[in-house]
Amino acid sequence: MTYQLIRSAQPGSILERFACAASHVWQAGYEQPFIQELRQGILSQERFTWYMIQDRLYLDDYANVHALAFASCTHSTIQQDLAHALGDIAHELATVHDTYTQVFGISEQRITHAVQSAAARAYTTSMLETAYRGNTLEILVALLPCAWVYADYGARLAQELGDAVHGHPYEQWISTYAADDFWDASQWLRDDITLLAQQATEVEIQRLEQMFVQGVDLERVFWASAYEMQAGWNF
Ligand SMILES: Cc1ncc(CO)c(N)n1
Repeated sequence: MTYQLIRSAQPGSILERFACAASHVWQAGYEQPFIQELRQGILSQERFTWYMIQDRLYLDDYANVHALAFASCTHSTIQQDLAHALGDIAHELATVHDTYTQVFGISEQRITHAVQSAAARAYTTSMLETAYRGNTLEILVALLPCAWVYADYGARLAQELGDAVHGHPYEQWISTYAADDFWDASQWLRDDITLLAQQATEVEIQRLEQMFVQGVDLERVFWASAYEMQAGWNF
């Protein structure tokens, strides 16, 4: 089945090609228990808290990938975009995370002592590997699933919930990612990828496509491990 994106790419664009290739994992990610229970408002607070802590750790790595992309880049407008994006990540941390640390009472100490789960580490290690070894286009494509999957799932959840989003236990989370602001904040990423991809060969594009599909699936795995509350380590 083909997943119909709410936050879609321009027909015929390189981005549409990536999304098409990822269609099955995109759908599987949306259908998984974490997202479906979140939609229904029945996801346990314990699971959500576990996720939030992992996400805090994740966003630190995510910010570092932007910094490394900046360092890889000789294009001054792309550098400006990356510097700006770092500011947006700080904003995301402040709005979503501070609310939930207050609402769900997650202590700063618990976050400081948290260990990144094996699944989360698999995701960030893969992004960081690209960030250390790849060129700017590859690093930007490594970042693309993060921005796009959240914007699309958020918009889909908001669309399916309609008015029921008001007063929903996870309203703030859903509204943050459903917002046009969140989608617009990553427009630079889609534009810069489109620009740089004009110089890429077909073989390079195919590798990027594969990397994108893997990234979308790693987003799914990240939520799945949070649902199971599986650290995946024995220490
Ligand atoms: C794991 C993950 N991916 C993407 C986002 C969106 O920024 C996030 N907060 N967490």
